Amino acid sequence: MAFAEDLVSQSEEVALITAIGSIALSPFRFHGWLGNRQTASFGWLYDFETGAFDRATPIPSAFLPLRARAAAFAGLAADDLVQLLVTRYDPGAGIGWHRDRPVFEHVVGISLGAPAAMRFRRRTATGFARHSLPLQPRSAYRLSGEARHDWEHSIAEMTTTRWSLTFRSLAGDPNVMRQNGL
Ligand SMILES: O=C(O)CCC(=O)C(=O)O
Ligand SMILES: [Fe+2]
Repeated sequence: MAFAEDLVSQSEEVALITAIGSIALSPFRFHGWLGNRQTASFGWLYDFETGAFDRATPIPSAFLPLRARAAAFAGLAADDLVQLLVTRYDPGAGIGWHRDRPVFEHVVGISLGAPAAMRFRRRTATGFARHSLPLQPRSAYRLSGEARHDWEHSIAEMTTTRWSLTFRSLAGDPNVMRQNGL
């Protein structure tokens, strides 16, 4: 787990939120359950409803300079970050406990608009070990190692609107992963 405060300047933050405003976001769906958060996937789409994994609309150019910086922060090539998930959490929206899908490897998230707490938990013999890490607007985090693969994370229901841009790399050859139904 690594953090970069102020990966985004205040004027870029405004521009990015404006760019997100021009994207058609839809309520996140999971097996018929409608989440409160609104999302759009670019580059690749993992459909939580069907388990299908496929190419999606290319990442809009408005987000490419940020992708280059996110990749540099994570020690990756910009082209490695082939997926972008755009999320808006309105008041009352959060994200429940999960680990990101194994089709993805590196995860770099950028927070916009409002601070949030990213909570982590991992099962122990007696219950759960827990941590909570603050995510400041304009900061970036990278999930790697144990935080990425062993710990679950979640974000509590927001009281003010927050946006996040999550860039991900693929864990392997997409054709092979699709055949294996990952
Ligand atoms: O909003 C965030 O920064 C986290 C989102 C997240 O955990 C996910 O989409 O997998
Ligand atoms: Fe996640």
